[in-house]
Amino acid sequence: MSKATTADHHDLAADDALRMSIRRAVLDVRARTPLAQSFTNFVTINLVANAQLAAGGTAAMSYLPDDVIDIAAMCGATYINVGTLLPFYKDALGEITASLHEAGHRWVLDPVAAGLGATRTAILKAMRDTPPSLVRANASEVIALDALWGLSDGSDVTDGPAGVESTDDVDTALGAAKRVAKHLRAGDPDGLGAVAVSGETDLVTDGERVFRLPGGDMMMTKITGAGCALGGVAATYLCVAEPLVAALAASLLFDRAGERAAAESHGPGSFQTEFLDALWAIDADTVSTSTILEANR
Ligand SMILES: Nc1ncnc2c1ncn2[C@@H]1O[C@H](COP(=O)(O)OP(=O)(O)O)[C@@H](O)[C@H]1O
Ligand SMILES: Cc1ncsc1CCOP(=O)(O)O
Ligand SMILES: [Mg+2]
Repeated sequence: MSKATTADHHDLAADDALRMSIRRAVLDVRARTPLAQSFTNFVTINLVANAQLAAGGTAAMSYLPDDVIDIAAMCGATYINVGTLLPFYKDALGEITASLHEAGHRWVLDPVAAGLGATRTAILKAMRDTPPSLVRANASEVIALDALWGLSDGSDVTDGPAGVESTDDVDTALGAAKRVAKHLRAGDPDGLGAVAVSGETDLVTDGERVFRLPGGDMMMTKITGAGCALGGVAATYLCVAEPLVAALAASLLFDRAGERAAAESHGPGSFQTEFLDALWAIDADTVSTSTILEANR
């Protein structure tokens, strides 16, 4: 549980509109099989696609700007993940994100290893003024993105990037997450946006409201790609729901699936298999009745 006590939070009421929207999103994805395309790293690309299918969506993985831009015209959302970089990424991602933003096409960013290396920093900086509507990242990545986009007030103390894993806990990223979410909303066609910070207790915010989602399992950190796949599934939900709902639905689905997989598995190999089965099996009621602790305002 995060450092914030439950005295500072309330669990969303059973009939809260947000819970109903989360349930609707899970049902709609299972019913409509929406396409969210992905420009993502080649370490975890297969798990991203399989997680999107297990959640009820469908997948298309692409890298060439004209192909990504063409597909954007016929898919519900786009996922961009900067985990592995290739020489053409600088030009390709600048062209793609400018085109998506211009078209008002919602996209999700997973800024994997944000702050690590000059090339990744340049690529992420270039996204500042054509931002996504949803950022999914771990705490260190959110803090780094906040700083390299020039939003930070310098108050967040961080251990700095340490590769793809976080060295900061989620609560340390609260200020950064709220500032990034407000920045995303300023760039969204409908003024909507959200940041999903993953960790032992996930944090999701639209810049105003702050939600903490206890649960999941530490075994999710022992397979590569759980975070990447969470970003991909968030894009799947973004096809049918606004960014805050998509961020909550994906984070809650993953937490429930991680718990179920941990109970059924005996190591990372069987965990990943059980995790995909759980993403497939977990129903809308299980997701929407999860504990959702909202920070009192
Ligand atoms: N210690 C933990 N306990 C429970 N769930 C966790 C823990 N750490 C991460 N998770 C879950 O694992 C998934 C991946 O999160 P994370 O490992 O933070 O992403 P990344 O791989 O991008 O760093 C998320 O669904 C998150 O909620
Ligand atoms: C190991 C690695 N290296 C570049 S991308 C990647 C996968 C990161 O996946 P996740 O952020 O989901 O742990
Ligand atoms: Mg990651």
